[in-house]
Amino acid sequence: FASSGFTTVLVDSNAAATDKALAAVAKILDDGVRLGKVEAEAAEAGKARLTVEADLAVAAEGAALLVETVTENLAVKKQVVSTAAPKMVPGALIATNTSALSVTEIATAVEQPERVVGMHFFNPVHKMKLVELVRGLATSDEAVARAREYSDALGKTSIVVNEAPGLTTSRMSAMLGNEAMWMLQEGVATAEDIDTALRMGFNHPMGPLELGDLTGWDTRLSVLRYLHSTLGEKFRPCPLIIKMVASGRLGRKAGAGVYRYDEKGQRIPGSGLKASVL
Ligand SMILES: NC(=O)c1ccc[n+]([C@@H]2O[C@H](COP(=O)([O-])OP(=O)(O)OC[C@H]3O[C@@H](n4cnc5c(N)ncnc54)[C@H](O)[C@@H]3O)[C@@H](O)[C@H]2O)c1
Repeated sequence: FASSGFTTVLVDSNAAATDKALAAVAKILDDGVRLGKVEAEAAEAGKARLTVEADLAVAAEGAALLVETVTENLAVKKQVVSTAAPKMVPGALIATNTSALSVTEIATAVEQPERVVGMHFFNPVHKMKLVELVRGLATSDEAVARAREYSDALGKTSIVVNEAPGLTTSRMSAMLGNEAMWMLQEGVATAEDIDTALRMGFNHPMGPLELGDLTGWDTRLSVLRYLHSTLGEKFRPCPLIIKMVASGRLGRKAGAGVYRYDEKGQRIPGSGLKASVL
């Protein structure tokens, strides 16, 4: 937001988090200058538009937009939007970056639920072009249109999703990752070849198994369990994922997932799980 011309205030209950965020944003802009992608002057102007405020009620005073991106917990999110909403300009837009919680439920915490909309960004945010705009039961057409204008101003491409488990992206990604694990479990192909199939055949930047190692199979499993409980049988988690999580093979962060990684975090060639050892 700051590098797109908006006066932006970061709020976090943990001061270390905002310090880290400011440093991360500065590094992204400085790297942009070094790579010739950002003008030095624009980078400095972007940094100058970004400030920190510890008190949410103070930061929200007179604001036109809130992008709530606190911990994925309904009670915490409701508390944050209900604190900010009364301080903002009349008719201000309240957006939530939630990946899986209900926009409809979050909206119940404010007086005008029609101005609450989901704006689901993707990591790393400065590179990823997509924003899923999520329409809750009460969300007005105007709120969706305004969220789209903000997305456009950030140079993003937005899509509109009616609130549904996993939206479009997490639902599709969960299905792909689960199916890849079924294929691995059945011995259809090696882990390396399943990943190569998706990278070379579909131009995916990463295969579903290496992506699962990056995301963490514990996270993957909890998403699948949620989708299974809400959308039904087609999302039943593959037993191999359950086995891997139970044995601590969570992915890169654990040094081993479908693949094994050395102390530097580099994948060990040929280390993909073999059907013969499943
Ligand atoms: N991590 C991702 O890749 C990703 C991608 C898209 C969307 N999201 C969504 O973004 C949100 C945040 O995700 P995350 O991974 O950064 O979570 P996180 O739990 O790692 O970080 C959330 C931050 O919120 C702060 N916080 C908690 N309670 C607060 C409060 N009451 N007031 C102010 N700050 C508070 C915490 O100090 C922390 O810095 C979630 O809703 C998540 O679903 C995350």
